[in-house]
Amino acid sequence: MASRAPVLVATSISKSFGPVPIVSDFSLSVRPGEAVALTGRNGAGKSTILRMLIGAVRPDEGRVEFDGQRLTETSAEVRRGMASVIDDLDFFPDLSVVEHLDLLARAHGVADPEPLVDAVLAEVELVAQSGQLPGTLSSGQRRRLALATAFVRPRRLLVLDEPEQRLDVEGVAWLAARLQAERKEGLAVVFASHDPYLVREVATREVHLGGGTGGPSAETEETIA
Ligand SMILES: Nc1ncnc2c1ncn2[C@@H]1O[C@H](COP(=O)(O)OP(=O)(O)OP(=O)(O)O)[C@@H](O)[C@H]1O
Repeated sequence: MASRAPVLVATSISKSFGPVPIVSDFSLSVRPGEAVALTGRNGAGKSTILRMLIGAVRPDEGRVEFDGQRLTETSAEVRRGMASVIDDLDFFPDLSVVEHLDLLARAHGVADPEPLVDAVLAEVELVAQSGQLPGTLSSGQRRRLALATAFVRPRRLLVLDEPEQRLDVEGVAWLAARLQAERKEGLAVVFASHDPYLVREVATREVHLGGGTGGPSAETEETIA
């Protein structure tokens, strides 16, 4: 497993907002079957790093490669194998829960989405809400729908920002098991989290960002498994 080529490689990426350096010279390489947890205080730069990893924010310096190809804002094709849940998603107000998942699966080339969508709906416990519009879901149910969007599409890399947010205790336990399973199936996972349980259960490596409150991050890295 460890000999497999990295899926994602970030080399010396840096980002400042105005004069304030947020991420300085950050590097990360993630292989299939690895799960990397980014931890650290509020404002340490976790989300900024994740946004650079998925190509949503351009680093001031450095580069990000997915499957050996450089990510740019226009590299839709390169990003095809990466599923991310970073911000609260903007759902289509007129599409039901099941229609969202069906649409996403089809858009990503799943030929017969129904069995997959049904299975994911059951997993995230939204079967009873499958006909509801997103605006009528509880906040935790909306979070479950956002996570479900990552699981109905083909993927080799999962990038998640605080995926535990607003989930109940059972939901976090499900998420930990699901991410563990994804990793064991050979996906690469990168996630930011404030939940020590999720980090302990899922991560094979923890990268702790030492900054916060706007200061630059000096990271430390620990191999967990
Ligand atoms: N677009 C922006 N413009 C200006 N400052 C920004 C911008 N985006 C992020 N920042 C600043 O960068 C720093 C890092 O933010 P980021 O969201 O990456 O932190 P985080 O580690 O994910 O924090 P949290 O744990 O609170 O989610 C913060 O000080 C934030 O205010």
